[in-house]
Amino acid sequence: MATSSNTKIMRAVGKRQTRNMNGPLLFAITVLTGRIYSPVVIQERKWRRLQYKETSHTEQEGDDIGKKKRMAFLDMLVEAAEDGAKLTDEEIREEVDTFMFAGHDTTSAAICWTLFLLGLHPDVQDKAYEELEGIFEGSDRAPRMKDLNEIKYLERVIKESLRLYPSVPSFSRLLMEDIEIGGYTIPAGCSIRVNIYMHNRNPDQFPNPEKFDPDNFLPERVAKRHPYAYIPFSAGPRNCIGQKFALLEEKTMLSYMLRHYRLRSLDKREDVNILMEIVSRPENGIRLNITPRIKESKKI
Ligand code: HEM
Repeated sequence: MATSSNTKIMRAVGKRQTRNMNGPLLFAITVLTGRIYSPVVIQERKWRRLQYKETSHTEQEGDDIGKKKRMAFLDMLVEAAEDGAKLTDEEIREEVDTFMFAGHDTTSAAICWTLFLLGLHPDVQDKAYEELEGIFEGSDRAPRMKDLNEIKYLERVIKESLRLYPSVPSFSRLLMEDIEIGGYTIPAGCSIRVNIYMHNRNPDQFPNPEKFDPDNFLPERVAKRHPYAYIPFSAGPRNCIGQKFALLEEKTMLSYMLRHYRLRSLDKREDVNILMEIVSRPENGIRLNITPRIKESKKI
């Protein structure tokens, strides 16, 4: 029932032309149906760009479509299509979907696993909290880019969490030609699976590989390792293009959590079964005890 009405809405939206588009209506459809349809989002964006062009720039100063601000990814695609890149709405949608699928679950899984490990290691959590206190000096303000660049210890925590719990536990490559690895010839047509989960646990590269040790990512230790010893974002020409963004997202989210809450994990690592799906996830979720830090200081 819901699916057929959703399909109808999507078809209806797809037929409309940009010039006649009622942006607020489309936005309302998105809100009322509780889902963000890419065609709706694309048409709504096109409508807003048109409105922007038809309105004087002084009125619209500061609008997020304005060129003065950084352009959103969707704006770039729409603009490329307007500039003759011959991108259809369908192709724009595919690009947006790729980013949403590749960029959403991966980062949320990484945040989930990092919270779990922080909740198991109060010493690491305290150290990360102290670093944040040093940067934010007790203020409640949102992090700026400068702050995020200064967050070094939490960055090591995030990297070590991705080593032990890579969001993407493995990926595959189809061989287009024969290759030789370690004296074995692997013929073209074979599919090779790279097991990131095991790869990141190589004891030659990480002595005591099961230990959660953020100092594994101290610059001097990183310098001693093979550049491909740690590959949560894959490596080579088809590696993750969102890795820097993912790190910033994680720092933003985790720094907020740590500044405001104290975390305690209720399950041990050995009790949490990892489902090695496209994105790794805990079979039965993660149980965290979360205590507001403000309450704690008020108590004292
Ligand atoms: C912790 C977060 C993330 C992890 C662990 C991760 C991991 C990966 C891995 C392992 C690959 C290679 C997959 C393969 O070759 O089959 C990949 C590819 C990709 N990732 Fe990420 N990713 C993360 C976040 C993001 C974000 C935030 C974005 C976008 C905003 C993104 C966009 C992409 C794209 C577009 C590709 C395909 C690149 C290509 O094929 O050339 N990822 N990612």
